[in-house]
Amino acid sequence: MLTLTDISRSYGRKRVLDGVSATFPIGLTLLVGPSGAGKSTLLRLLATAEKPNAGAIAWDGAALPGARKALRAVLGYAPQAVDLPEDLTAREFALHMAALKGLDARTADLQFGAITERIGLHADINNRIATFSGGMRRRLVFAQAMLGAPRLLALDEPTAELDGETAAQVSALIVERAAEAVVVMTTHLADALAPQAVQVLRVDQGRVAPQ
Ligand SMILES: Nc1ncnc2c1ncn2[C@@H]1O[C@H](COP(=O)(O)OP(=O)(O)OP(=O)(O)O)[C@@H](O)[C@H]1O
Repeated sequence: MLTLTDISRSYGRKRVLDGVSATFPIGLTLLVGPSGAGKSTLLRLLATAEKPNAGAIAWDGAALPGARKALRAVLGYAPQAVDLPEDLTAREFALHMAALKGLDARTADLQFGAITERIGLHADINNRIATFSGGMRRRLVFAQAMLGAPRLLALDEPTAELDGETAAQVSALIVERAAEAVVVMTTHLADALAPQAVQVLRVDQGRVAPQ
């Protein structure tokens, strides 16, 4: 379980999150709210890609920053905007990310194959990322986040830019992982997944509250 207590985050004078407290249990949490409300910011804090200006984050009862290493060891993170290495193939990129997570290459290769098979990307895994469309990039970033069966999965708009069928395939994998992991996902299309979520939290005007 992940907990946030009285978290604030500002950029310059702009206070994006203002005293946010929330608990993320095992299961799917959807983060909704208007554009620019701070959903991605919240996700970056959960994924330890940024630090809050104030407040506490705890993973399985242990406070960050002490628990940061333990959290990162079980984290899968799919940010919204990523600079992908254009000259690598999707598979090379995935194996590189898996190595950073400490996953052995054989396991990673098998997992990447299985995941990409499920989301219509498998035929392209040996192609260079430079040739990928927006939707293919989105699925690649999602697939690398799923490697190693993360116990904490932070997903920023994983189904954006995907057609309905592909979005449903990605959603099915997310729901499966949420059976045993803390999954936090931002989305502008909460309706489709809300029935499968343990909670839908609305981020608005610096605050987070149940929808
Ligand atoms: N690194 C940064 N430097 C300055 N301002 C930032 C930075 N990151 C985010 N912001 C600002 O913080 C606010 C929240 O941004 P954030 O991306 O978290 O919103 P969001 O809810 O995810 O929006 P969207 O739904 O459009 O993706 C915005 O006003 C944004 O301009």
